[in-house]
Amino acid sequence: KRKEDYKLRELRIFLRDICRKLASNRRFYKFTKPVDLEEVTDYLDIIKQPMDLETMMTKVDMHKYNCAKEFLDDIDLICANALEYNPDRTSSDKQIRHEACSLRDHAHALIEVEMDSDFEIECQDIAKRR
Ligand SMILES: COC(=O)[C@H](Cc1ccco1)c1ccncc1
Repeated sequence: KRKEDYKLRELRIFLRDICRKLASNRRFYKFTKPVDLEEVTDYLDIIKQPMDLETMMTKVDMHKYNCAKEFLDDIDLICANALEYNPDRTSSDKQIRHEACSLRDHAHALIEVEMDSDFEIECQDIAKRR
């Protein structure tokens, strides 16, 4: 195990905790599991890269994230997908767009507060080399 492998293990522990906090917030329950493609039959016609918090937890475990920015890129994808698939001025579309923006802002704020900025810079340097 190289020194940087210990840093990435610390990153995974940190990201699992962030993911758990977001997934346990009832405001974000629509984003906790993949959109049901049997229920929403046109979803993949519109959304080319589905994403959700359970999938992100699996990606943490599979060492898919080498820095917090890569994790936040998937959070931003969850939000962008919700805005794209639910664009109408109906109250239900407005509600999920508000929840998506709230998820995005909460995730960025949580990481900003809880993550040491030097640690993220070290992780981004590892990410570049891989
Ligand atoms: C991230 O979740 C979504 O984009 C689905 C799309 C969807 C439309 C119909 C069933 O599901 C959603 C779920 C609940 N309320 C609004 C939209």
